[in-house]
Amino acid sequence: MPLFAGTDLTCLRGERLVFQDLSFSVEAGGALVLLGPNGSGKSSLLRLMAGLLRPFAGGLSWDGAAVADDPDLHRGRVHYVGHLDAVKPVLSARENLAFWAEMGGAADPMAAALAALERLGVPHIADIPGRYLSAGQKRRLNLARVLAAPAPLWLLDEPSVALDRAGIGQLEAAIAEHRAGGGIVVVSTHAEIEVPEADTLHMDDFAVGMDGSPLE
Ligand SMILES: Nc1ncnc2c1ncn2[C@@H]1O[C@H](COP(=O)(O)OP(=O)(O)OP(=O)(O)O)[C@@H](O)[C@H]1O
Repeated sequence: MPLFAGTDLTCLRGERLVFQDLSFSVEAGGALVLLGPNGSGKSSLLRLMAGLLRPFAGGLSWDGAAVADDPDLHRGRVHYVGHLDAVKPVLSARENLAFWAEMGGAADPMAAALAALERLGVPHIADIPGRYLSAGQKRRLNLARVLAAPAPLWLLDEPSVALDRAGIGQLEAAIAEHRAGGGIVVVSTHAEIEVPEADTLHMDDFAVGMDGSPLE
């Protein structure tokens, strides 16, 4: 049985039917890569998987149990890193991360924060206030959240944006390690990140136009 699955998902945003009849399944240690042009619904699907949006139709399951039966339990197993994650400008990078680590149940949030920054190659930004961080440093800080507290399901929305080659390599290594421990990763990308032996979902296959007809 797959650990994480979606069945016949339909996503409606505002008046727009974004995708329909979308199904996926991922085993423990597996990965799913979402591919598709701008506006094809990658972010919408990730938000749906995170429990931040409800499917208009269809449902998600974790270990055979419907996610909708206990949304709080599901949110506790998810690390979602979106496009617009906030970094608090007056807190240092380490304090920003410790806040998230504490929310995620880390035993020693400040130590977990520093360890996560080290894993993503930026221990030197630990004491720098958020407002002075570069775009790539902010991105690494947001991604470090997934390492600062354990959660089995990582949902990463275009994580390589603003990352340099070294940052992408560190992220790839973190994803591989997470999967080796039985974790699952779903990642939207324009193919900048290498995720070995991942299943691929082409959002175009499920997209529908404004009038309900399939997109050309
Ligand atoms: N809050 C919203 N209300 C209404 N429509 C929305 C909302 N957010 C997104 N949409 C629409 O849903 C569709 C899918 O958007 P989404 O952000 O999921 O695509 P994406 O594949 O992640 O795009 P990109 O590659 O540009 O990030 C788009 O047509 C978008 O305009």
